[in-house]
Amino acid sequence: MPEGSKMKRPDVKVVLLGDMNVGKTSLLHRYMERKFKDTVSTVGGAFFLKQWGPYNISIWDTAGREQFHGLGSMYCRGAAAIILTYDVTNWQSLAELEERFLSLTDTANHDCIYALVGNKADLTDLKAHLSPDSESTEPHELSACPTPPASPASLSGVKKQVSPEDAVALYGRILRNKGLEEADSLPAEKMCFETSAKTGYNVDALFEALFDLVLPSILRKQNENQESPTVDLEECRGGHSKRARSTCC
Ligand SMILES: Nc1nc2c(ncn2[C@@H]2O[C@H](COP(=O)(O)OP(=O)(O)OP(=O)(O)O)[C@@H](O)[C@H]2O)c(=O)[nH]1
Ligand SMILES: [Mg+2]
Repeated sequence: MPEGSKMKRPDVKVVLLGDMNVGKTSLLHRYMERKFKDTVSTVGGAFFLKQWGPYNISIWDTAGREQFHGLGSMYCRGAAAIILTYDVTNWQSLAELEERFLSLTDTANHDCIYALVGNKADLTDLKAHLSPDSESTEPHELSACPTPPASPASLSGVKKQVSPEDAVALYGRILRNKGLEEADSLPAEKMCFETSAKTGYNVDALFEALFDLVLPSILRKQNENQESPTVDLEECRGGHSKRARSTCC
């Protein structure tokens, strides 16, 4: 838990969802602590608080294990953004998002933003494998190498099972599931990411893009909170004229 988190009140909530082992906890560690470290499978859920300019953003890590499935919709309640995470080397982890996790997001805000994140890209893509953020990648690996290095897939022996096009197609189905028009929603190219918690590839870009996109949600919530002690009596009676201030109705 970050320092000071007990005192600060979150302005907005972002939730990570996805199957076990896809790297949700590792993505959060990478972003919050700037490292890739050993994880244990998450039990229940945990949250981190991120200061973003003047705002406090709570980022919730959830358990992907089936036994905790029932908790998912509780964690999604009131979320302004949900990061649906899969593993690019595991097709089933993408399928699970649609089959098991999407229904949990019905408790999120009506204007919730959805991002689709394919993690472990370092195992299949050279640019993610050699991300400049990587702690494991020494600078000389690139410069001293006379021929281009072998692709990560051939190094790791792991095949990419999910293409960016598969993710874009799922993003379209998510919008339809939510009754949203593609034309009125954030475009798939902006909301589908491939990341590596291991090397740091695209991790900051993911979280920071989302934080920018949830700002309107924060401002709306703040407006609602300011307006909540007032009741428009004229409106209650169907009138249109001046606002009346009242604490009871
Ligand atoms: N190569 C590689 N391994 C990763 C990456 N992210 C996570 N892992 C590994 O994948 C395993 C699972 O990572 P976690 O972050 O614990 O996965 P999780 O989604 O939080 O899993 P649950 O808590 O069980 O839902 C660990 O062994 C990580 O080291 C990544 O970007 N690249
Ligand atoms: Mg976890």
